[in-house]
Amino acid sequence: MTETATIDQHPAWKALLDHAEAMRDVHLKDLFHESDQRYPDFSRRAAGLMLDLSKQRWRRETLDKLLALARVAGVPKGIERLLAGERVNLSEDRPALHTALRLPADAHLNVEGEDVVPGVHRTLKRMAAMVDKFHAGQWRGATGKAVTDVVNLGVGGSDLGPLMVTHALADYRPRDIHPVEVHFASTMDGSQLADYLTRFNPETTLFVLSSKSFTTIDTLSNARTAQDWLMGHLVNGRGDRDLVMRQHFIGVSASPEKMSEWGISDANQLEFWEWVGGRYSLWGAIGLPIAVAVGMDNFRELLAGAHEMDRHFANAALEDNLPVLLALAGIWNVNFLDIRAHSILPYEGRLEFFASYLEQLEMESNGKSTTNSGQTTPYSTCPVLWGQLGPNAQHAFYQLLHQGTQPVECDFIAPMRRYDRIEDDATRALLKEQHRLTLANCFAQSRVLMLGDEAIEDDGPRPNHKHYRGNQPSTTLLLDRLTPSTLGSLVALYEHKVFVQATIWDINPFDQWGVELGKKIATQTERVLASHEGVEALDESSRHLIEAVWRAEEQR
Ligand SMILES: O=P(O)(O)OC[C@H]1O[C@H](O)[C@H](O)[C@@H](O)[C@@H]1O
Repeated sequence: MTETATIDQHPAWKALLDHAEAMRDVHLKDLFHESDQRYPDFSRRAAGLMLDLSKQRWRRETLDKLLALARVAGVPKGIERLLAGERVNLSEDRPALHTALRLPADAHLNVEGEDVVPGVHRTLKRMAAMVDKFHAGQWRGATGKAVTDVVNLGVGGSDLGPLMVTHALADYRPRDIHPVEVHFASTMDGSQLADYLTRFNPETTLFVLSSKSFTTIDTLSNARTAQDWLMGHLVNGRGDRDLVMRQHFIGVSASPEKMSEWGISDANQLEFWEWVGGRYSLWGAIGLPIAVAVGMDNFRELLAGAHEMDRHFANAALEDNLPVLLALAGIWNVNFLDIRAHSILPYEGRLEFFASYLEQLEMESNGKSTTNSGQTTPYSTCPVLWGQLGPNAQHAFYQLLHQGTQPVECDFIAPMRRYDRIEDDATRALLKEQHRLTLANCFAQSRVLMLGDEAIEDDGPRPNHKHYRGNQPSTTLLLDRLTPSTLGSLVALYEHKVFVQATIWDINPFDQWGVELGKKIATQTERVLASHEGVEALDESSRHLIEAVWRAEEQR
């Protein structure tokens, strides 16, 4: 390839286009008739996860061609460079070292002359000390009462990861500790926060200000309201402002200066590094709410599970490498079968926020159209990704999956075992039955998506409106159980999948310049809204919307 040629110019890409043409009329159901080795050919296990890609619309030959593409696109070298801490984030000229956050304490990783592991473990120790204090009932508010509610104020990567994991591991809350509830407020309109402020006791509420940059207006405006609420209730002669700041605020950021400026005391600052991307940051100090909710031991298990996936990613051959295979299935669907929508469907209530989490991880990372050398990508990149708990989605948008006009790729995710720990026999039996029902639905849906009408034998002829075309590809991911460790490997699996796809598409998954312009314009628009000046310079639609708001304000 010449310097400027994009990957679609490579013979490996062209071979896939020809192959896709030959596959165009092949229905998924026929692929299963071609071989009785399809499941062993297309399923792999690693780190407590079982990945079944046999319901993808591909053949062994397809996978071989995709693996060839991965090789010419430099995936093996890319993996090495990522894990070694090289500057893979080109536009910001820095490494992307989320994997360093889950290295064991006795590991070493020299990044530009410095071993980063000791710093990572110093932070984990400081987190552990904070968590111990909460769980012992020794973290006291300004009036001396033990803290009972910890509210994370953050957005994007400083919210979605901790929120998703805290929810997913709700069964792992330690017993016999001073009870501390963890809550999340992200919305800039203050709705979530306002709800907490009406219900919580300021004397026993602590806020964690989570923001890598410590400049995000959403978080800072929530923080200001929270601070004002605390000061209003706690500083009327009964204490002083410094005490409230010390006992009711923790800061987590890559900018200690900004935390100090805001008033976070040094002892309550947890720092992380510029080389940890926001949406990849739940593994370090941004994970503090997780550790408060489930305890430090479980948090360390989460890291260990992710690390196991990192080792698999580093060492497994490409054809057995789960993140690589998952990425290649996505590339095949987007670039060669023209399937540009991807649904994430967990069959496990505790994974309620998993789809939202992946929406940021995948679309903010790979929603790009400029290659690393500055060209416009002549091919599609990240598909539109959305999802919801599978069983609920069955009653909502599955209609489109089965009979709509959009081709969609689906990821079904479920634990094989559930509810083993329920003590009461009768309740356990019933809940296990519910779990079986859920798995049956999960497997039934992927079968119908694949086979269409044929999923039901001897069902007789059907009118068109009852016809299921099938032929929609899906991936099934089974976890042994949903534990801190398997959750860690699941998340790391998707992180690495995103990296592999980015490497093939030759885009940078670690920046997000596309969100900057909106922020700037919002600042200007806020000025117009507040000052009533400059509206005439805006477009007609925006002008009328703003004027409608002003009129509504006048009518109050
Ligand atoms: O952690 P912060 O610096 O507050 O950033 C929070 C979020 O906001 C930004 O706009 C980015 O799009 C996200 O990637 C980031 O996670």
